[in-house]
Amino acid sequence: MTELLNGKEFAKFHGQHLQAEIDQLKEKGIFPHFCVINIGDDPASAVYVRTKKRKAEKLGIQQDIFQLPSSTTEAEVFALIDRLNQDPEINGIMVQLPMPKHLDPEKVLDRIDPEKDVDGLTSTNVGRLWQGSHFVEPATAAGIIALLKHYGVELTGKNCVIIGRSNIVGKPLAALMLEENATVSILHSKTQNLARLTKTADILVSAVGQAGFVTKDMIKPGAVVIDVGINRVDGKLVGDVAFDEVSPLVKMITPVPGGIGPITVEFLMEGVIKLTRRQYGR
Ligand SMILES: Nc1nc2c(c(=O)[nH]1)N[C@@H](CN(C=O)c1ccc(C(=O)N[C@@H](CCC(=O)O)C(=O)O)cc1)CN2
Repeated sequence: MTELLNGKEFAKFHGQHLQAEIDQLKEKGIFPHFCVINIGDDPASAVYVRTKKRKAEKLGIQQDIFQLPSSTTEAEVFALIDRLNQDPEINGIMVQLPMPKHLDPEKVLDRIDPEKDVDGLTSTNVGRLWQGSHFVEPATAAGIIALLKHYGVELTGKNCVIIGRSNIVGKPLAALMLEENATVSILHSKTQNLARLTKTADILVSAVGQAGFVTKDMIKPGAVVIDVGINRVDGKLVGDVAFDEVSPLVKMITPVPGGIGPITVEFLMEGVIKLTRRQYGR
């Protein structure tokens, strides 16, 4: 029987721990406060920023959203980030991705003070991640590891195959899976004969952004499948995995919606708490 890895439920469960941590901080007079910078008018980003706002409000985390026009220059974003970096009231900063094409995401993200980098995407924090000395991790990757542990999926010695080499999901997830003693492969658009490799996966993660990309002929029976894709097809949200044909073959699988998306928001909030605690030495 296939088990559904329910991200919504897990986020709710994890949220209780987060709430307890926030309450403890508040008792000590510490009120976590973070900022989201959203540049441009990407419709999906607008949804995600609203989701974060709702989640932060529910947990009692203070949040400011800076909505900037698509014409925003690099100098203007830098000026805003510099101001937030210097503001002692602000514990965390994140810039919503994707950003308009004329901006270089690596340069913009790197302007954030690593101590306030909720996404863990500054070059300093990426270096720390690969060295094993990290204190904040990209939320989707951290959430996937926590979800697997929550459902009792052992990573030590397992073959983990990740499709997608993005800085935000594929690469950090590979680092965290390695830390859990898994054997990790990252596949991408230039990988030859993808199915030959995906069929070796005990744990298969797809972060491609293409509906129906992972089909039943790419699966090792009994695998655990994590679908990070969020694609809109005829007004419906679907993942990368052809769910109906893949799910009967596997041991566990995440749904879309209600899988990795809600966990990402949850772990962004955890990032804010981790940074706040660190800043106050708690
Ligand atoms: N700076 C960042 N930018 C982006 C990140 C990130 O972690 N940091 N991740 C994604 C967007 N994202 C959060 O920012 C996010 C993605 C998905 C969801 C979510 O709840 N999805 C729901 C469906 C919601 C819908 O589209 O209707 C689900 O999967 O069930 C929330 C946040 C890219 N950018």
